[in-house]
Order: sequence, then structure tokens, then C-alpha cells
Amino acid sequence: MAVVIEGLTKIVKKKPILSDVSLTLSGVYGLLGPNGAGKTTLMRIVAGLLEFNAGRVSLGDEPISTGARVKRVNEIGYLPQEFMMYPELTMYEVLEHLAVLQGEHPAACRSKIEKVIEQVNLSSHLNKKMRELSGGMRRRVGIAMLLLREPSILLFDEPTAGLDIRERVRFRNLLKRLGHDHTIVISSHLVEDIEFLCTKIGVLDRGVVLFEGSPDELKQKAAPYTYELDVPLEELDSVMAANEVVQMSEEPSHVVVRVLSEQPIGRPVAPRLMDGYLALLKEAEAHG
Ligand SMILES: Nc1ncnc2c1ncn2[C@@H]1O[C@H](COP(=O)(O)OP(=O)(O)OP(=O)(O)O)[C@@H](O)[C@H]1O
Repeated sequence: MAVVIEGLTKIVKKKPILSDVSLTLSGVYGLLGPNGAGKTTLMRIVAGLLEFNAGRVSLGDEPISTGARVKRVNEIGYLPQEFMMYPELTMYEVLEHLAVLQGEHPAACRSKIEKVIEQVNLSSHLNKKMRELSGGMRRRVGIAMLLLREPSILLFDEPTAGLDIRERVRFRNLLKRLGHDHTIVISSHLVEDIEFLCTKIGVLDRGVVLFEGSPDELKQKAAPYTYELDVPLEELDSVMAANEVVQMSEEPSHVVVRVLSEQPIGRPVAPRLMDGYLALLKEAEAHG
């Protein structure tokens, strides 16, 4: 099911945080944007945790006003950036507590809890206390908590931030798997996460939508501007000062520098998602 956002505006202390935002969140959707773009605000509104000033949020064909929050809360699971819950309880006890709060009988919920724990690959840690878990494991428990309610839409705010490389890969694979039978929205400023996971991308900047489309369409934003140069080490500083450098890789005799440039320079290369994203932000900056 898609979440359709139309003309959404959020104003805090007279400052527009989101301005006339229209997006259709479906499939595995990546919400990209620099710090302060409004990604968390948008997610919290969709999750029913924040009011908004104008616009409409719909689930499928059904408009959802802030007044009808309960329905949204049941269908949408939201995992915030960081959370810690009941540090002295075991993972099982936390999930049992939540299941009982949701109306399940303690004796009847064991198989349901075991199922969600298996879905997030934590079966061997069932009796560990929450405070003993790593950041990545805690986030996976967070997902298990959401799955208990069986929502069809899952929202993840910066899901891999602060995770080490192994946890990040494990977490990404889990999100990929969940994407087979859920609508997933992932907010991030890490293009590599979005590239690996998402089938559709929206880019926000300062509360405004800059782009919505496929990863390939975003890449094409940089198609006329992406070049690589072989730069001797001693010339690196001056090349960096004169160009918008996207990436560098060191070779034995020189550095390969990837740049975005309006003038032809070096050799043209096929753009990657990061190039498209940076070209889009650069264009928005140029237009104020
Ligand atoms: N309650 C609030 N009061 C004042 N300003 C706020 C409030 N909530 C958000 N903002 C401002 O709104 C803007 C968008 O914030 P938001 O956290 O949604 O951005 P973000 O894209 O998630 O950023 P990040 O990637 O840094 O998490 C920021 O400038 C932030 O300071």
C-alpha cells in the first residue's frame, strides 16, 4: 500500500519546516536529504506523531486526517533514530510486555514473539537484557516490536547510522527482506544505503521536494557533468580547490579524482547515484 502525501506544509515557530510537499511513498522508498532537510519531520507526520498545518496524507485511496490517527498508528510502524527501552528486561520480556499491552494473552503470545524474533535474526539472544545488546541488535528488537503489530508500512529514520560495517550489512539485508512484503520508507543521508535498498527515491532540501523518481533517473541528473581526472599527488590541492570533487581513489602514481563540472574536463564517466544526488543539491543551491 502506498502513502500519498499532497501539499503537506508544517510550520514551527513561524518557520516552514516542510513546504507544499507532495510525494508517493511506495515499494522500498528512500528519502534522501542533507541535515535539516525535514526528513524526520515528514516521517513523524506520516506515523501520526506530529500535527501539520496544511495538506493531506492518505493510505492507499483513503485520506487520513490527524483526527483519524489510530488507524494510521496500527498500519504504520515507525522506528526512530535511537531508542532504549526497559534496559533491565530481557528481549523476550520486552516483547511479551508489548504484546500484552496490545491485548494478547501472555500464554498465547510466545509463538508470535518467537516468529518476529526469528524474522530479525535474534533467536539466539532471546534472554539477553536490553542493555547488553549492541546498537544494531537494539534496532532489530525495535523492528521486532513493530512487526508484532503486523503493520503494512514500515518507516525507518536513519536506520544504519552509527552501526559498524557488519551490523550495517546485516541490517540492510534485513530491510531488503522486509521489503518483499511491506512498503518501506528509509530516511538517510547515506546514498550507499539508499542505492542498495531502494526502488524509488525522494529528495528533500530545506523542506522542499527537489526530486522524486527512480535511482536511474536520479543518476541521470549528473550525466552531463561527471568526469574523472588522473591527478599527480603534487597537483591534488589545486584540482580540489578548482573543482567540485565527489570522490577520490589512490593509484600508485596518481590519484583518480571524480568531479562534477559544467565544462568538459578529463574523461566523461557514467554517473553513480551519489553524483546525481550531489548534482541535484548543487543545482538547487545555484537557484537559491
Ligand atoms: N520542534 C521544532 N522546533 C524548532 N525547529 C524544529 C523542530 N523540529 C524540527 N525543527 C527544524 O526543522 C528542520 C528539519 O528538521 P528534521 O529533523 O526534520 O530534518 P532531518 O532532515 O531529519 O535532519 P537530520 O538528517 O539532521 O536528522 C531543522 O532545521 C530543525 O532544526
